[in-house]
Amino acid sequence: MANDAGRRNIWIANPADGDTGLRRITDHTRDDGLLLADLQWGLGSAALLYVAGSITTGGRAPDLRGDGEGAAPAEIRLTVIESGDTRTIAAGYAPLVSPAGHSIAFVDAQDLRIARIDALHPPFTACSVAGTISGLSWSPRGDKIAFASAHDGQSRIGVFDLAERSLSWIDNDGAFDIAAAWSADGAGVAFIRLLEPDAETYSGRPEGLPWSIRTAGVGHSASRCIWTAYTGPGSVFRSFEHGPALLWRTNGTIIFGWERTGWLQLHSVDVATGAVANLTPGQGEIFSVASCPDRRSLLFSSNHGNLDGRRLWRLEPGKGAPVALTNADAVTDRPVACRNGRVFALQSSSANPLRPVAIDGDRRLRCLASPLPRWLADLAPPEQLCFQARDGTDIHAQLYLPQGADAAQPVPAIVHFHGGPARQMLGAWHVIETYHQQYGLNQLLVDRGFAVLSVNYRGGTGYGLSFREPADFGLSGASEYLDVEAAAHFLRGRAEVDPNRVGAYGVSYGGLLVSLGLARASHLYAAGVVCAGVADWSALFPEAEQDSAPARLARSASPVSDTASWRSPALLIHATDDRVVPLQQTIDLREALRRESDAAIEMLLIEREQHDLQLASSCATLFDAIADFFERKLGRAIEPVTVDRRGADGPPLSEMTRPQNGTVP
Ligand SMILES: CSCC[C@H](NC=O)C(=O)N[C@@H](CO)C(=O)O
Repeated sequence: MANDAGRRNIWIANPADGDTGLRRITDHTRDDGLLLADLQWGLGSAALLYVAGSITTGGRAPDLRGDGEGAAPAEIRLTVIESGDTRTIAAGYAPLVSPAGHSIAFVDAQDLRIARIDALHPPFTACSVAGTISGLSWSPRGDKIAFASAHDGQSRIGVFDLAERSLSWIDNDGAFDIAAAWSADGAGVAFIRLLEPDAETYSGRPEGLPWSIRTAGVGHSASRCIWTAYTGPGSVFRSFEHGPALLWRTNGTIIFGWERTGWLQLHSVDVATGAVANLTPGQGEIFSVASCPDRRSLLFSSNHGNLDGRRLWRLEPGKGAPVALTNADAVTDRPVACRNGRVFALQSSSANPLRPVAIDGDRRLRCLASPLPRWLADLAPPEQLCFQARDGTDIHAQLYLPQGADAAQPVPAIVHFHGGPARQMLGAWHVIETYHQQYGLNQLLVDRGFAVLSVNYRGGTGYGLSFREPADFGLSGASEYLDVEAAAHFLRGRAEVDPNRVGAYGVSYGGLLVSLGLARASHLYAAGVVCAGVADWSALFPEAEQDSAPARLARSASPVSDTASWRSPALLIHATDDRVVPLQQTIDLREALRRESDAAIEMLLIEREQHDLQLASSCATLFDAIADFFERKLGRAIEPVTVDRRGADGPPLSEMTRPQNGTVP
């Protein structure tokens, strides 16, 4: 799937189709926010199945273009490759093609649905459940489907029998059971049991009630525990960024990810004996996992050997160490294995955007995408570096310098903070669309003459458990502010950078960090752009708990508690239909600044857009607004800001500039 200026389409790479072997098989010609997902082969390899549209699960569909049509609700489509004919199979999402390839199981609200791909029979509802359905898994013979249903703070594993048209449940004892996986012979189901919900806490959770792996015989509601995590590191379950949580192998072992060593690494447990082995020891963590069709070997991406990279490996447990399929200098991720042993993946570099590659049995790698425009080769190559926060934490970052930047001509600089926070920016185009966009924006800013420092602050992935789950983090104390401070000090120490012209921008969790920097250290940050940022963590607490100690701590860790010392100009941006970080966060921040600060604040509302911008035109608005703001605020030498926390009477607040396509709240 490729997004070309908002036109998302499906392409097929087939060397028989001519030199590039690329053919577009869908015909979406508008920047209309139509999302595509869950691409799978169907009818052998004669057709492709995918989800088109937005999953709204009961809410209203986004109305991105304001034409009242609303974004298309998610539906499952089938496109015949030869003819390009496309038909809608049914409304729904999360399709999974059966092992024989003629049926799909999928979800529609709280229904598990089944459809024949050859449309010989209309779709039918296998069962309706009270909970949210996830993790569909076909039995190897395609006669049963296992899934998780989460409801009322619990989750349990259901097994639907297609022949009997009956649904049975595996006892969950009030726990949170997820990630069903079948044995190779279809006689058993394995699953993960959590003793507390797998929810993002935004406060660091280095350990908890130990999770476990259990198995149940088909037709039996009882299950048995085959492995339990130790207390301490690894006691909290951590999923991979991409791929199944459990892989039950033909040799009677189950492969899973565990952080016992402080790194998310592949382990195997023997179902019969409970014996456990670490398959990927050493410094590094796993990001994507994919099973090979033989159900013996598997593919994975990790940053072993280069914590700031992504490499592809093949592993056959019991047959020696993992074999590297790609080299360390490119970024390769999201592997897929084919029956003929060929491997496909996505690869990018600092110049080349994400593209599909084929890796043959002899590890020869071929790019499957069209040749790229030559100007991409001129993009600024990153300098991968590390600096320390004042508590001694090592912070990895990429520094991009514009041509000509040197001590004789120091340039303005911008710090970029990613979102998540459990993410990792790399010195290349990113595999996640939001960060692919932000990498592009960083290169645009370098092209406009700014140095850019993209910071992998604590709370992010790639650098181990203790880095991702630090003490006093987020709403429990904002320890990540130490990295905000350190980033500015690092840049101010670089001869190529003008220390009085350091700015920052960030989206979502990254927006929170920018606000912390501007509120607490306007003497370090001369300007900032806060996009869809959190401003007041205490809003996450119900009214009745607003005076509780945790809520008070959350508020003290929030930017709104330090707006009196916010001096530097800022641009606040928010999508008006943001369903992840409410627009109210930015409105409340604006009000607090209006009351307590004399900083010049501008606002831009991006009408009808979502948290992660879906229209290319919205991205262009965002990019232009950010680049324009920094050129206006940092493009010229400015006097340094003194640290004055008394909130001196300053000039009247600048009027909010009329946003390009938004309204002033
Ligand atoms: C309460 S902060 C929420 C931030 C949000 N996290 C998860 O959805 C976030 O950063 N979202 C994107 C960035 O747009 C992400 O990377 O997950």
